[in-house]
Amino acid sequence: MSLLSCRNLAVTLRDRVIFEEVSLDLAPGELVGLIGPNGAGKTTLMRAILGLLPHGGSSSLAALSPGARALKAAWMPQARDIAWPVRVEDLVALGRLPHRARPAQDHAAIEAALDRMGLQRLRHRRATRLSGGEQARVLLARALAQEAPVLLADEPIAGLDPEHQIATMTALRMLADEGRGVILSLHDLGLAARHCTRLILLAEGQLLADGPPEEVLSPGLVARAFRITAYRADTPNGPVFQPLTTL
Ligand SMILES: Nc1ncnc2c1ncn2[C@@H]1O[C@H](COP(=O)(O)OP(=O)(O)OP(=O)(O)O)[C@@H](O)[C@H]1O
Repeated sequence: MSLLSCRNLAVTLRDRVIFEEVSLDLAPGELVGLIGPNGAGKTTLMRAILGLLPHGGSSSLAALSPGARALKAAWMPQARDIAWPVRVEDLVALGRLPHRARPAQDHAAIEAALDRMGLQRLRHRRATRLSGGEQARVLLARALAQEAPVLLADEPIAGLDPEHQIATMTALRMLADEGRGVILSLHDLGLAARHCTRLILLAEGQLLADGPPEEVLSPGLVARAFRITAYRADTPNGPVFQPLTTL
């Protein structure tokens, strides 16, 4: 079963080809890390998958009506704008909008999202008065409350402290283990290696690699895409990947 299917996706912005011929599927149980250097097109690819910008090729999500898409996929964008001083719990509750008010399920989903992101202590605070990292966790909780089978998150762990980076990756992996499909972009290759079930490497305007983390983070691909060397090891505590030097 596929939760999402894209064929030959291509995006051109201001006459510049950002990427082309990107085909991918997402299955239940997958936590897919979308990696690539700055400007590779990770945000653009996720927006194209969601049908949020003009593209060539096809995406099964983009083909849905807005209402059907909101039930199928949740989206946490990179920009963390919180416009109004609403309470954390009210902002998280906005994730329930596509479900059109089913109070019992709404309550359970909001509580589960607050629990997963460790936000119970902050639930009555005004979201605009939280730190940047706290706001990121609130916005991810809003996406989790949507309880969609697919979650796309653009750099959800950027700016989080180490505890909350690990906790967030663990929560996303748990979502996948429960049968949802998650795609997140991230720059921390160490966390990508440890937590993701699969990595997609976007570079040079194409999908350069797609597979298990140990394959995608090979010395050759890492040198080609990121122009770095790295230390890799399998340890009793799981895989370790540490970028070392620039080339
Ligand atoms: N509206 C736009 N018009 C023209 N070019 C754009 C537009 N939006 C993005 N781009 C360009 O598209 C390319 C890909 O941008 P994108 O934000 O998708 O990259 P990214 O891989 O997410 O980068 P980062 O890791 O820095 O967040 C960049 O070169 C960017 O300058």
